Amino acid sequence: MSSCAARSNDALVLSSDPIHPANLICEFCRLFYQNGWVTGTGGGISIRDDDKIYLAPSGVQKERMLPENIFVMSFKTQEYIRKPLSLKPSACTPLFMAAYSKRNAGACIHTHSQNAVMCTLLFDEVFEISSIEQIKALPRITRPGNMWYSDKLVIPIIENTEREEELESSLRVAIEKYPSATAVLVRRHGIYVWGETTWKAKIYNEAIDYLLELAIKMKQMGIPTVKKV
Ligand SMILES: CSCCC(=O)C(=O)COP(=O)(O)O
Ligand SMILES: [Zn+2]
Repeated sequence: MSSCAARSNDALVLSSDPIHPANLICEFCRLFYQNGWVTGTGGGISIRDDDKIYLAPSGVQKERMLPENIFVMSFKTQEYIRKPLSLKPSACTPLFMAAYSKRNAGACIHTHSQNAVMCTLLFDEVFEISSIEQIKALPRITRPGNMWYSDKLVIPIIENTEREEELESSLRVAIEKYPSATAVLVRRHGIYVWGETTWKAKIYNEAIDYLLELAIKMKQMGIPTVKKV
């Protein structure tokens, strides 16, 4: 598609359907902003609908985004089929693409949650927690169904880089090394969380952030995050 046609493809993002991906991205970013997850332009969310990948613009106040600001890329050709004028696509795009291609995700969320950042300072190679009821909201990935209360949740931690795009290779390595993970933490930066659908990605992100916050409090109290059986 010519860049001129890509610019004017408004029908791809303008819809009265509240669960259209372009509308959901804007709604979720407002919700995430209230939780302190995407403040100061950091973080965001991408949604995949079959061949269409919906992406937010880079460096904008994510809570003020409008559907007309959303980029659309073809998953097959990796070319933009909608490019808003005078905006750049999110720098997280290669990382979102890794979740789509390596895990067949339906959506991927990136937050700068302080709980995520703190946990990367308190844990070394991986974040671990077990025997907490909220773990049951998370999937097993390598087997059908969700985790049990007493299962151990393990989230790999990768090192931060100067530019968001440069995280792609280590994120891909972590996804391969930890096939049961539905998230990757980035040291001193935040977290990427994905799921088979937009709703599952949202639930996983909420459950994981709850567990990250709890783990910080447990560490402060000297309580081990993994219970001895
Ligand atoms: C203060 S935000 C720095 C860039 C970043 O980490 C991020 O998640 C935002 O990237 P985007 O290109 O989507 O604005
Ligand atoms: Zn970031």
